[in-house]
Amino acid sequence: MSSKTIAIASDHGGVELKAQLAKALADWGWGVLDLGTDGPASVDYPDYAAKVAEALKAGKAARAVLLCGTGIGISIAANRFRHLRAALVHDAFGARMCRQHNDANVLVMGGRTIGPEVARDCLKIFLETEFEGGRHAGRVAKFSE
Ligand SMILES: O=C[C@H](O)[C@H](O)[C@H](O)COP(=O)(O)O
Repeated sequence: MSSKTIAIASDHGGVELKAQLAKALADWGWGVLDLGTDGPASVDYPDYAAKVAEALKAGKAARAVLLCGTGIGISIAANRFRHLRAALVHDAFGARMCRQHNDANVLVMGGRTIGPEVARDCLKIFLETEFEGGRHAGRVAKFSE
């Protein structure tokens, strides 16, 4: 597994935030696997959730970031893949809890609903917070039953 690489992808609704977060990841020393989209042209967010699912399955990245306009559609799409635990996050508390309690491996945010500074904070917390295990481990295991 590329433990120092983070995959990132978005539709057109998240493409500006994607560029900002990709830069933050690089500034923090992470490898960045940018799976698109690359511009403002309208695309379909399920295709980008699928790209991230494939990259994580292949071990090309440790975790991932997905963005669309609200984060809603792409998180629904991502959670269709059994190996993804995608958490739609709006604030630092959610970013921390999705790691500590849910062992989320995909951080999802909305390019039209969150500012870049808050999104950067969420991303940093997501990357630096460990899963607590314990009582949460059995619950997370039930996702796969
Ligand atoms: O949940 C879906 C996302 O927010 C999409 O980014 C959004 O639906 C795209 O909308 P539009 O095609 O109007 O830009």
